[in-house]
Amino acid sequence: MADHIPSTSSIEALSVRQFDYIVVGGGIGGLVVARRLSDDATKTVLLIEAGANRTGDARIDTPGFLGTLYGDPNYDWDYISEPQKHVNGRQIPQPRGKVLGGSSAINFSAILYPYRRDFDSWSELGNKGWTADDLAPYLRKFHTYSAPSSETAALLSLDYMDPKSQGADGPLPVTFPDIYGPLNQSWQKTFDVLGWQSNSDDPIKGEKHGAFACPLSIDPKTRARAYATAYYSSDVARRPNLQLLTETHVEKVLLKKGSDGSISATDVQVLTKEGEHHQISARREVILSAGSINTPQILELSGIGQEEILNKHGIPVVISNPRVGENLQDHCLAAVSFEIADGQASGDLLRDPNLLQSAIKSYQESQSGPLCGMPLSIAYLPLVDRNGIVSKDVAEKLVQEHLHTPADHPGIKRQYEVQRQTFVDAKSSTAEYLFLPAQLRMQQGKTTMGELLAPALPGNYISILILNNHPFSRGSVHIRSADPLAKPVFDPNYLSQPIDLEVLARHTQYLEQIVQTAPFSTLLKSPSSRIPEEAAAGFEDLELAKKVVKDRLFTCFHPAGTCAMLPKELGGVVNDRLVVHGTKNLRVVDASVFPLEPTGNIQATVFAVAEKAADLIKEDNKN
Ligand SMILES: Cc1cc2nc3c(=O)[nH]c(=O)nc-3n(C[C@H](O)[C@H](O)[C@H](O)COP(=O)(O)OP(=O)(O)OC[C@H]3O[C@@H](n4cnc5c(N)ncnc54)[C@H](O)[C@@H]3O)c2cc1C
Repeated sequence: MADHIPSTSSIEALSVRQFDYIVVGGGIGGLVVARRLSDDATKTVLLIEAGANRTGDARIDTPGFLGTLYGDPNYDWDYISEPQKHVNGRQIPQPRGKVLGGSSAINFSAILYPYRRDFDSWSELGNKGWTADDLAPYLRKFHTYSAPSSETAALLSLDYMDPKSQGADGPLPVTFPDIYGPLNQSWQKTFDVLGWQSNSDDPIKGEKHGAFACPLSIDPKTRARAYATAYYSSDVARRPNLQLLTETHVEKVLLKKGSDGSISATDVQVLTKEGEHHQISARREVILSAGSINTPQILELSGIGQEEILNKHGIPVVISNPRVGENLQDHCLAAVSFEIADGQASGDLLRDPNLLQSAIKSYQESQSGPLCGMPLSIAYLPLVDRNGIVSKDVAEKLVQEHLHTPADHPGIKRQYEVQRQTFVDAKSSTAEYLFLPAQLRMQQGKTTMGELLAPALPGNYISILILNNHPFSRGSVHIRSADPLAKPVFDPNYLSQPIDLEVLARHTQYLEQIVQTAPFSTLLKSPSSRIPEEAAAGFEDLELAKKVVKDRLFTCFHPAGTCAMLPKELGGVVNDRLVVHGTKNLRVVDASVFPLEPTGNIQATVFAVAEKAADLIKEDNKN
């Protein structure tokens, strides 16, 4: 561990036991908020993280080592879904970072931006101050963009990246490392041939269509992973008004009823790594940033949630709210792998120990080579099928036939009204296509991350993942027991709305056009062996596409929405200032507050939401 980052894992080392703000969870939400609140030297801040401070750990810092982190309890909470009823009973893992930096310490580093429309939808649901224009400055505030080398810019045709539109002085470094090759180059060209000439907009403007490349959160100089700990630079860590307590599990928030009936958060109860319970007091606010799975767990353990669940586990109900832990949305994906032509490179090559050793040497000695990051390519497309774009009428008919709106839930009904408008709009995107340079293997039953990523077949493959950008299915996460260390019941309920399967299957059909079109097709083996094998027949048959979607359904690791920001009557858990309904000073700042899943990979949105949240908290605590 680098010694310039002060933190403590011993509660005895804290100089005091009372702080203005206590922030729970040192992931994206928590680190952003802790840093910004401690800008004010007159306010004291305590950040508590269950995992360790592993700043400087080569396994985290080396982008290409990410596969070694999953399932290791020193880095990963290692969650797995309940058997998925609509996905052949399969269980799909959901890794979450258990370390300072949270899931940003174990993620794929892709920086994508949602559509403007996605934020406007949040606002349409009754959240004042959350339009695209409101969020635009925060999408720039969190990062500093460094332009790539001229070779990489030319290879990826990055003319659309406009440095003036990008963040110029935020903590997180973002760039395009020199890791891309002919497959990335041909991706863009192939989508152009298919008629998806993308506009010249920078993706950060929120209106990008067709194919593009996304920058990565990688330090442009050291080529090390850049993640939320960038907010905890050594000068910030030395602030006398900010303390970081690691390897300390927050069990619950202690809530007090005032004489006027209002509920305030007064303390948090923690469990130290030595197994001791302690309480630490908050003078102003407690901010939960434990992520979409652990934040609702902490709320329930504190007595805020569905009465039946709390009663079942013997937890006294302080605030009854049936929507805590509900409204879970995730970007589930369909994935097909294709064997590449001889002479082309993919990550599968690194199964050869000699090549791996030489990649490690290049990374360590000259910060170059395949371990510098994952060369991803992206496309945002509206609804398509095997023939190309689907008309608005057909899209409307599909949603009418395959979306079941619960009659007794005004909040979900309102969400679906907003989502349906996005769904049929050809200027929105129902799916993100993500090119990933490696084979992926999904199992029947349980699939672990190790099984997913280990190249099982001898050839070299790439995969194309299709993320359902705006899922209609809703799942849940709830406590399994009153034991704070017990993993919650995580049930994303994938494909429970049949429309989600219809969407993914149609996009899977369209894959055939992509892989049969030059120049991309020329870089694949012909005929190209595919995973799964039955995909070799192509996807003319919609039923086969549906089968492949179910057999290979996976997650892109973006659970959100479990403490949704919505008016109470629409099923909200927090209001539009991110304060938990029914409390005076308990807030949530992490991906769980998203009322609707936005387009694309979500870390940029989490950073932006947390930056805005910090301003809201400061504004509400001016005195
Ligand atoms: C494998 C993987 C790949 C991904 N790839 C990408 C990508 O390429 N691009 C992208 O945009 N997004 C990606 N994501 C998603 C992105 O990283 C997350 O959406 C984001 O980190 C969520 O931020 P958060 O603040 O909500 O939660 P987190 O970052 O998960 O932070 C929560 C923190 O709270 C801590 N915590 C939890 N419970 C407690 C407790 N009881 N007491 C104390 N501390 C607690 C956790 O240890 C953690 O540090 C990926 C995620 C994963 C897991």
